[in-house]
Amino acid sequence: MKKQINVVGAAFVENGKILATKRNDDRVLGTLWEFPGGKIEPHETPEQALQRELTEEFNDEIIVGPRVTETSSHEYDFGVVNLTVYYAKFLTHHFDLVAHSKVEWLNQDELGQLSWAEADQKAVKIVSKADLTQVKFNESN
Ligand SMILES: Nc1nc2c([nH]c(=O)n2[C@H]2C[C@H](O)[C@@H](COP(=O)(O)OP(=O)(O)OP(=O)(O)O)O2)c(=O)[nH]1
Repeated sequence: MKKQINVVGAAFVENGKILATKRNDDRVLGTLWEFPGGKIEPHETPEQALQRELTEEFNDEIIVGPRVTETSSHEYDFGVVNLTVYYAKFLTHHFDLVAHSKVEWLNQDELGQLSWAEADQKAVKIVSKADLTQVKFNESN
């Protein structure tokens, strides 16, 4: 069986826009757009993994909200990526880019114009059509 890679990504919401991030060219799937995040370590919940990754990648504190959709899997030559995307919100705005070459805040109808990683397509579609005013975050977390 191919290697299973469990990954979590964040669809950040701010002022009605969504954050899209472009992976550094030298990384796996380099040049494609993604939801920032990364691999879930065995001891972590998806929420903990997202918080850790966003500290590592942007040096930012975040709140994790509801899940966008079911986990979606895509088979690459290096393994099967099982991606789960959560809505999220920034508590800080450092954006120290470590793993990404670009970040863009986009309107929902602009998301589909980017070249997203294959595993992201389903979540991108759902986020594009979602009523973002109904996405709730538990501020006390
Ligand atoms: N972070 C993130 N990764 C994604 C998305 N879609 C997708 O297919 N992936 C893939 C790319 C990677 O193979 C894996 C995530 O691992 P990662 O972000 O830690 O990337 P990496 O393999 O370059 O990291 P590393 O080995 O250097 O720690 O999932 C997405 O939306 N966000």
